[in-house]
Amino acid sequence: MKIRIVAVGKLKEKYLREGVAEYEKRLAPFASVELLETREEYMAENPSEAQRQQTLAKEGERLLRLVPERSFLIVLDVKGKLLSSEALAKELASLALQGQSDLTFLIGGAFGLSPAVRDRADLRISFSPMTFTHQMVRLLLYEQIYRAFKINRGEKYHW
Ligand SMILES: C[S@@+](CC[C@H](N)C(=O)[O-])C[C@H]1O[C@@H](n2cnc3c(N)ncnc32)[C@H](O)[C@@H]1O
Repeated sequence: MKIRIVAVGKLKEKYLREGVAEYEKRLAPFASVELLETREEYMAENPSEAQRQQTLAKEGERLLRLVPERSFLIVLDVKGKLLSSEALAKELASLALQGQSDLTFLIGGAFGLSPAVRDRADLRISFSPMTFTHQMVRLLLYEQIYRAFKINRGEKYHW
């Protein structure tokens, strides 16, 4: 299965870059994971609601351009469906069984997700009702994808 992660901006912290690099390496035998980064939109310091929505819409358009039409899109959303790691693993296995060979995960930017991104989503998932930085979510996502493969293969790792 081809897996793509679409996200805003480059990882700024070294510890996050190292974490992601480690999980990319671990995932390599199971799946090809492509990371596509868009540039971060500038947001005024105290934006009006209209400015915020406009910036989010622009960011959303840029992100969605990187998602092929045929790709099953899973959007990371604080207000999405709360899934256990086992449930995510099951979802990935079920998509593979259905012949869905292209999967995209999308992480919003610092200010969240545009309505267009939420509308395009085939599934919106939440890691927790708590909000994390979009940069941290990237590392969590790599780890959860890796965990899902280990669960589906019945291999040791998932305690
Ligand atoms: C700083 S958060 C945006 C917060 C914004 N107030 C919102 O509610 O969308 C940046 C991005 O990280 C991801 N994110 C943050 N916390 C998350 C969580 N608990 N579960 C899933 N995704 C999360 C989402 O993609 C979100 O758009």
